[in-house]
Amino acid sequence: MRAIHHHAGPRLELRGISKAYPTVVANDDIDLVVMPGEIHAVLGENGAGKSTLMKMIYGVTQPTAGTMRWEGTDVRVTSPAHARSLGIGMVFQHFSLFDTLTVVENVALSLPGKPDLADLARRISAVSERYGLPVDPARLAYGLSVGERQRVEIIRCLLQNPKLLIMDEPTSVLTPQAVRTLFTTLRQLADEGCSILYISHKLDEIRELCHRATVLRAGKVSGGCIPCDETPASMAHLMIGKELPACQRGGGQSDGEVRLQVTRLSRQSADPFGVALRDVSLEVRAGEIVGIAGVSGNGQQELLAALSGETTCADARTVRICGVAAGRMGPAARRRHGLGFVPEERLGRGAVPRMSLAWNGLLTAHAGGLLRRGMVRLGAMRELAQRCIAAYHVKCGGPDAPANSLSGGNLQKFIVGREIMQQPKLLVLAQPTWGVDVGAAAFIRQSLLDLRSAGTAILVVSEELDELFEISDRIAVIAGGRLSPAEPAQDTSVEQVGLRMSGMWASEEAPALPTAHEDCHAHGHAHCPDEVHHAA
Ligand SMILES: Nc1ncnc2c1ncn2[C@@H]1O[C@H](COP(=O)(O)OP(=O)(O)OP(=O)(O)O)[C@@H](O)[C@H]1O
Repeated sequence: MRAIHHHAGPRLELRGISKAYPTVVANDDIDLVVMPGEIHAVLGENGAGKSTLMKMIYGVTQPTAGTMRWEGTDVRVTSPAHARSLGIGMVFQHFSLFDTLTVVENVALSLPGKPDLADLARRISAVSERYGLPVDPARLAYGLSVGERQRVEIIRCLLQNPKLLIMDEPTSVLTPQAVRTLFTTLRQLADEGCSILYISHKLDEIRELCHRATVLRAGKVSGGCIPCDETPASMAHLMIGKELPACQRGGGQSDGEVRLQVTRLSRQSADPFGVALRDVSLEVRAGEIVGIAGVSGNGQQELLAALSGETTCADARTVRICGVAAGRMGPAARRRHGLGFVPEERLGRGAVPRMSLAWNGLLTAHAGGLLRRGMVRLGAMRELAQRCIAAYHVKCGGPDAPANSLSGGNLQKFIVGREIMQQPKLLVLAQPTWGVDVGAAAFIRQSLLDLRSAGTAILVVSEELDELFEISDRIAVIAGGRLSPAEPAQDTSVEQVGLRMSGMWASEEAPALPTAHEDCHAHGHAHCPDEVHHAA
């Protein structure tokens, strides 16, 4: 247990903080006071200015006006290292790990001096165990899933014994059980005197965890509240200024044609520490949404790569897209056969950071008439980006804005919107509303429901159980590289699925792995037409 020296006044005081970017005033005259031991939420729609404010407190960027007091003294935080020396730690929404380094090497980079790696690995394991954040210090960051990366970031902060911990959407990829553990951790830290600034779009979590909340709208403080006196609906109202629309499910179809068929997919992960997929079979039909729940790092990355075409299968028939044996096709060929795909990582895989939105739209929409005789139709390209920006209320500087100038949630809205608007026959999405505010998340979920009612087959891989239950017709669980059968959503419960996510199903009910020999014969593959040649 650690003790924090108590300064009687506020730990942090911001007065009149502003930040102007060339096209937008991201923060406008913001006042904020955080007391020792206080868990303070910052709420607001995508693009309201939350991350910008946090980045200034952490010294990533400097305000264009205003003052910051730290434990009663005026400071200008000039860099993250400076912030850390004051006792400020931050867990980012976009992670900042170096792929070619191990977990322990990555953590060492943010610590002063040259820590002994073996000793540091032991400290990481201790924190990881104490706070229920499993991660292997010896692994390369390259192979870590999004959830695992987030755990590393949290551990990295906790190792520095911060007096103020900034958490930018820390629970977006954690299981309900892991969220419980994290909250216990955060309450314990607060009891020890640590202040916490907590950004989240999950209003029920804010209600449960935070002592006070400040609401931002369009860069300004628009109000504040005591979360436990509010309901999620009243907080949503504070944030967006109106009521949230209720979701219209409409009817799913259970007898549409099979648009995605995965047959006994087994494969080693390309990453030596990754999760091997073991005998995964799955069907998604036209007019239904199938949800795959699971704790990040249980084979989702490997499954998504096998579906998108980023990795290929030895046997083309292992993955069928709209009836075509697509297992050996690359991503572009699969798109031509009707696949739409939203990857887990927004920047890097979902979008090229420095490219404009218009050009980013072209990357996956080129089948939809944007190319003519090998030439890009620039007008059509901008028009598609413009329609997507309008339909999904993407706050940005227009089609020519570079992807990396958008707030996290707005970029996500653009990437998901782009895929939905192309009305693919089959749409595979990872974490469709990650980092998206409640209003926009409701809109994306409704768009997915409408798309499925119009006949698209949809597969959603997500760790958000509530969301999966809201939109899925059937739900499967992935654990340890195995996939459970997909059950009708109404026949199962959040609790059951949560238990299976923590591996109950994998250890207790899974059948033994078939041998390669059985694999070939079990489904009479010899009778399937071989479409490999068309794929090339
Ligand atoms: N480097 C930048 N250059 C130009 N504009 C930027 C830059 N960073 C942020 N912005 C703009 O500042 C505004 C606030 O963005 P910020 O990331 O702070 O929002 P946020 O409230 O954290 O949103 P989200 O919930 O989506 O993460 C947005 O309009 C965004 O486009």
